[in-house]
Amino acid sequence: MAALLSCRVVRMNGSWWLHRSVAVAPVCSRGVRRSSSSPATLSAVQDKPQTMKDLPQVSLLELLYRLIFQGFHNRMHELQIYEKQLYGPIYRNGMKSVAVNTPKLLEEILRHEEKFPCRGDMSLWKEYRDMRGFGYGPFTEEGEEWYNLRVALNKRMLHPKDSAQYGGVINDVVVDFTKKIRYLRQCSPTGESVTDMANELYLFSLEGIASILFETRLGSLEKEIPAGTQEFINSIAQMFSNSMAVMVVPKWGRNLLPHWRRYIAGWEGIFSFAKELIDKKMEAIQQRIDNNQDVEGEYLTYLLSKTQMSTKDVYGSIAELLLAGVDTTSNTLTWALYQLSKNPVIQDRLYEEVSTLVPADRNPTAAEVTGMPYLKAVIKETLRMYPVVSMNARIITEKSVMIGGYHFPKKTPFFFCHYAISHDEDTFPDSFMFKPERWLRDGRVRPNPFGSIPFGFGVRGCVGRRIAELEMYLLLFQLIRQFEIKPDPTIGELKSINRTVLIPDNQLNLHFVDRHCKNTF
Ligand code: HEM
Repeated sequence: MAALLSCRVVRMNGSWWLHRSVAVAPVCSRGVRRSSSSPATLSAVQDKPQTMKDLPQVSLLELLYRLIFQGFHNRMHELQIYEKQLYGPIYRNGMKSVAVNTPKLLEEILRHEEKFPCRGDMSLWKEYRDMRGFGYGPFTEEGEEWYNLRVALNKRMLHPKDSAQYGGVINDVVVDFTKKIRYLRQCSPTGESVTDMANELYLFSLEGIASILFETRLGSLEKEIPAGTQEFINSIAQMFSNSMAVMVVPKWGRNLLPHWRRYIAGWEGIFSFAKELIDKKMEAIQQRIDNNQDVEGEYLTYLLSKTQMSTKDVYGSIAELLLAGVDTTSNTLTWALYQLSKNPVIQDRLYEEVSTLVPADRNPTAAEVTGMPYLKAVIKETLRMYPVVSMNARIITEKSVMIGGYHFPKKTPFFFCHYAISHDEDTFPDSFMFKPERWLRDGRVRPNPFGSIPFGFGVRGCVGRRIAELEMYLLLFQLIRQFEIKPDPTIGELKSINRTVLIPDNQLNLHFVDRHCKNTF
């Protein structure tokens, strides 16, 4: 209870906020409107049992006001902190869900995790698959079908030992990326600067995940990106950018506005790209079988030849893996480079580690990078400050639960405010400061593990986690070994905005000063 009443001033994004958990009017730079419903009081919290009705509640109108008039529509992650100040650690959020924003409450809910965890309604994604007869992937599937799918998809991907086998493939992509960075900086007026790093890292992530999933290179890091690859990139953007409108417009209005048509065209582009590559792989496998040759290969070959998955399910799953594996990894790398460029002392310490633990004349192995404590701490801290997936959800379907002293019936949707949780000042003092040291196992007290779970939790957690980590470690290793990375003085502070994942509100340009490492390929 003492924790619920804690109160102090914290600095956030340049403004001072009064950080209190219960029943307070916050002081902040945005002119807060008080909620019409009153937050939980101390006596109410003590009078048990309490139900959902006793929780502070945001009305739909208040939510819309905040999104539209207070400008939170693309800063939903900041809204989590704003509402935490208004309503405390647990409240009804105007979207029929119960929002929680402390590590302790998050842990309480996740301890009730079921055999087939449910994140919520994915009917909008399902609709396209149903229209075209494609199977559901890991995001869209539910229940026992989802479980069986994950059993197949997890193999060769989820375990660190499995992902280590992709070290060579990812290193090849990393080498091409560093070559491209060298080329781009040479073309720049100063001979050192590279503009729009987020775009370059997007192409890196796409090439990396595609080379694992399809066992082939797409050419995204070439000077001229192949037309099909560019169309695929555009299709992802089109699908995401029309999603919000499609969600709010009722079905009868779909033909009146252009969004539904564009949304479906986006999915068409994504699936036809994946389908073409999968079909090619199936032909190659068939040829080998016809010639009595062994069928060997990595991920896609394994799914097609060693599992019971039907072709339509492979289409569904590969398309979703591809989608999930690009924006997440690329944006995390963008934030990591941004923070390293602004924090030379941290960058020096990282350089010290990467330049001493692996001989300069060769690439690191997967085992070597995953054994580097500071490199791992840099990524962990990046994901804490910028959890690319800043919100998540669970519905406990089978039983009623007690959370934070409140009783909830089964099927209650819980909304996880991961951004607010990983900026919880009790768990992460100076939470808006980049401090990789927090994560070192050097005798200091480690933060509550539920304070930052950027890859989610349990059996429904991120299937690509190990691959993503490996990609990020290998790329950061190589960039920091070869270059001192400095900020572009013309670019100011970058803030995060929410476009399904957390992205920078402005272009990131960086200077890459050559360290003249022996191994520049
Ligand atoms: C920095 C990189 C990444 C982050 C931070 C991230 C984060 C997440 C999170 C938070 C979830 C939800 C987990 C939950 O509900 O408990 C998730 C699910 C998922 N991720 Fe990732 N992810 C990343 C990279 C990737 C990559 C590279 C792939 C593909 C290889 C991938 C594939 C998936 C899939 C398929 C799911 C759905 C799993 C399911 O519902 O069973 N992710 N990810």
